[in-house]
Amino acid sequence: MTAIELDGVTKRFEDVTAVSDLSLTVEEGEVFGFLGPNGAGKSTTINVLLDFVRPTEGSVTVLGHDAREESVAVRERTGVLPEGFGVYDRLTGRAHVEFAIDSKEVDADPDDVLERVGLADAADRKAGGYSKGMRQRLALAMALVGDPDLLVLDEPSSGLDPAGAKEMREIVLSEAERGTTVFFSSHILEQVEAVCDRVGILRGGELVAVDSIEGLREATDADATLRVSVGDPVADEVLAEIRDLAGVRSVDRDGDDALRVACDSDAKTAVVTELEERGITVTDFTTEEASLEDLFLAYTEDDSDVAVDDSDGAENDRSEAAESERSDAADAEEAGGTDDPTEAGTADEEDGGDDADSEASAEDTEVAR
Ligand SMILES: Nc1ncnc2c1ncn2[C@@H]1O[C@H](COP(=O)(O)OP(=O)(O)OP(=O)(O)O)[C@@H](O)[C@H]1O
Repeated sequence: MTAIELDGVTKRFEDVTAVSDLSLTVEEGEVFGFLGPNGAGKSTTINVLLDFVRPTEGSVTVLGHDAREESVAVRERTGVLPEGFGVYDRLTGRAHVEFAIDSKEVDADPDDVLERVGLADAADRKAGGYSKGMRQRLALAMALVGDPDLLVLDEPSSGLDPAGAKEMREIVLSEAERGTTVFFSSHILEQVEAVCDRVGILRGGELVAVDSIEGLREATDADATLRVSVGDPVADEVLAEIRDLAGVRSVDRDGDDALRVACDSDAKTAVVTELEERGITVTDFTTEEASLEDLFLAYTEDDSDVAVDDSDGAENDRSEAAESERSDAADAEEAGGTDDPTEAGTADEEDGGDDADSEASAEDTEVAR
């Protein structure tokens, strides 16, 4: 069965298209990484899945439920680690998890959950004294309460040092081994590479690629970065000739005795032959696999920091609109919005209406969380 199905989803905020005609399927049990530069539309997509934001067009099914009509059922089976989660400094780790247990109205042992994220020994300490990594793991523990079938993690490793990021990765992997579907957004590329079965890359609100890391490598033909060791200095004009060969994308010196040539696989021989014909002794050459970073850039370069603007001068309008929504959200929070960032109940639309008010209310809750 599919865990997530987005079909033709578009989300416009006034004159900004945050997500455009997005169709995507994530299978049950998959660990799916959602990649994209800032402003690509990752959080908006996550918010659409959880019905915090209503799509302008398209349909969304999560765990077999319509995300909009059956959002309560979706949330009951989904654990969420929101971006920028903040702990309650004066509450212990255990109290946080107990809070999540009460909110979700499930029967769970807080110590078991804390054990799963490696916080059993810190259960009685106040979360205000936790490190950043511990706070993130505590947020994850709250998301894990009730053994959700789907985990949605928005930038789970943001701000963590390598050791913290590794811990997070290991927890995600062990949850995936239990059969949980994991959907997480990140721009920490290594994080995605280490844990994901497949990744989707968003750019300007559009999905530009969905594949395994291996598949992406093959599709971009980015696996042929050739490092050529040379016995003689290479003159600028020879470099220019190499650069002009068919299938060669770039040539750079790597110190005095080597070149790095980004090229299609079948151009490698031509590069070496050309160098030898120019009297350069090739002492060695190796092909380096493209890093995920190279792949990411191959799909997203030339991207700007904002989503697609639908009108001239829209960026200012967008900023103002976002600002205004954010202050609305702050008002909503003051007026008694949910305190539990993992508890999605207040975004629920009792009447299921799609009028402007209910849409604004759902979005306010999204920003407020
Ligand atoms: N409530 C809102 N009102 C107006 N514009 C919004 C709102 N939410 C998002 N946007 C715009 O939609 C676009 C996509 O934003 P989104 O937060 O989904 O991107 P992202 O990929 O999650 O970025 P980041 O990695 O920086 O979190 C951006 O241009 C953003 O400014």
